[in-house]
Amino acid sequence: MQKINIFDTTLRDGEQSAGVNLNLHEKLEIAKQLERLNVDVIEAGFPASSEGDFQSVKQIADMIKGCSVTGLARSTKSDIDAAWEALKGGAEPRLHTFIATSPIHMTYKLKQSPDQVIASAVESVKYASKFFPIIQWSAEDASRSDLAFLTKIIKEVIDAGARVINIPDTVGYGTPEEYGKIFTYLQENVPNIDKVILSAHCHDDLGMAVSNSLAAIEHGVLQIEGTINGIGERAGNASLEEVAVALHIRQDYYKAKTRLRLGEIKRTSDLVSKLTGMIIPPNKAIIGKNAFAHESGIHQDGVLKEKTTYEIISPELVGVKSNSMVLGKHSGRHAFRNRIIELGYTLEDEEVNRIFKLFKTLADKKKEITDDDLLTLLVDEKVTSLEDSYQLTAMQVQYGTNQIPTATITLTDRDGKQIQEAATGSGSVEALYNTLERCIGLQITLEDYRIQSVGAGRDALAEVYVKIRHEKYESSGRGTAQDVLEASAKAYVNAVNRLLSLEKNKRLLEKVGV
Ligand SMILES: CC(=O)SCCNC(=O)CCNC(=O)[C@H](O)C(C)(C)COP(=O)(O)OP(=O)(O)OC[C@H]1O[C@@H](n2cnc3c(N)ncnc32)[C@H](O)[C@@H]1OP(=O)(O)O
Ligand SMILES: CC(C)C(=O)C(=O)O
Repeated sequence: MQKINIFDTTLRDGEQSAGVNLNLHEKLEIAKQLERLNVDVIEAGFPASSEGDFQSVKQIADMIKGCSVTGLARSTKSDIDAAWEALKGGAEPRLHTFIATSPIHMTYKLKQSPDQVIASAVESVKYASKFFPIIQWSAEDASRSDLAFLTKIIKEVIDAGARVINIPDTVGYGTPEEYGKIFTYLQENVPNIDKVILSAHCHDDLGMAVSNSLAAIEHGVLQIEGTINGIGERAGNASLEEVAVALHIRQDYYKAKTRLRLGEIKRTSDLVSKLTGMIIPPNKAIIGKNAFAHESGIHQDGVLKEKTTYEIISPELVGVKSNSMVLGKHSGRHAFRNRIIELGYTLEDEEVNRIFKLFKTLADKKKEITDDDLLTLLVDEKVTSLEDSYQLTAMQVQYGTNQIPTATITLTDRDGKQIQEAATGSGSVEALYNTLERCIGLQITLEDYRIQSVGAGRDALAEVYVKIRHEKYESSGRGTAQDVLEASAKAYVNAVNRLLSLEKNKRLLEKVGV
């Protein structure tokens, strides 16, 4: 059975999804879970792109020991220097450097001749070899590049020291047959290709990212790049859970497997969805709510007689479990801690006590605490930043059919000062947001507002995602509560805190005086 390496770029290409903006705590949580999932490489970010990205790549590289951590760099010394500074403390520092090779990109974007692009690629790989034990080189927009040119540049970068060659389908243009053939061509024409591992990186613009990745494996590729839940730039990247489970279920056909602990897939997918705010469509393969639901009579009859009639993947394989022990207001610390461990979290005693209190408060209001509820409590508590500028202390909303909705809110700032305001709106949420805007003293536009329930039932938690803008600054936030208005207010405050926590937005902090 051929071993396929999994290169996870959820924290780099995944974070390039429009509207996604993860903070340091969230990135660390996702990186830990990717380590549990057993990916081979975590691409933690693009260190030269911002101080925030640099810090998160550095902390992830310093923390993760179970797999290799990498960061992206353009073909420039300054990008490579930043990547080395961020990655050098890691267990297996690895650089991912790239330059575009297609005529369109070289002419219009880079404004460089093909010879200049070769010279730049070779120089960057040689320069990086002074620091990094492993260098991955990517030919951006490879699937729209001239094959003779690709052959030439790849030979040169291998001679310069690259050990992994990645052939991205950057704009999701290739078809499985075409994309696969590129790898066969390179294996037949690049004289030193046997020195490197070939890698595939596919985008989903035409909905073929996973098929293209699997075709690449059929043509000798030993590394697949992608993201959890398929998030990423534009229509996203190849969904890693789909690739890994396809290889597992169709071992007879692909004769290849990954090291992934498939039972960690559901947990990883939930965490990424929660922290990025990218909701998983119910019909999404492998991890969608309906992926294991049989709706019609003939199917149900078949499944009752013999599961395999309509079920090719068992829910347990990917970590979808039905739990027999119900947690509620009569549960104690033992059952609570036990379920936390089952959910894959390790907490210090002090953290268990803190979250147990929140759990009891919720259990007083809600009959049964589901795994989704617990996960929400855990994630909220673990990623809450101590540096938050504002806390929501109290809120009240008055609404009636013949009355103008009015909200009164008390916020507490970092210095413990309380700010109280009231305002009206055409609806309750607008009244809340107008009041919060007054409290904070910044003109804020609400660009997106989404609400969903966590779990089922009338007493399910409400989860709200918002995207806000102040002048050129953008941010998103998440809030959960049993009441939709409280969840809405929390999401807004969370988005404001994130806006103010970015180093580049320091001027804003001065403006609001916190
Ligand atoms: C296919 C991909 O996903 S590639 C990764 C894409 N990810 C990102 O871009 C996210 C992070 N990016 C950023 O934060 C910013 O774009 C930065 C910090 C990297 C650069 O910002 P700026 O200096 O303002 O440049 P800007 O983004 O406007 O333009 C990119 C520049 O890099 C150049 N460039 C692009 N790719 C490469 C490369 N591989 N090697 C060298 N230069 C490159 C472009 O030609 C352009 O140069 P120019 O300014 O001389 O025209
Ligand atoms: C940097 C490369 C690998 C990339 O993200 C792409 O081409 O899509």
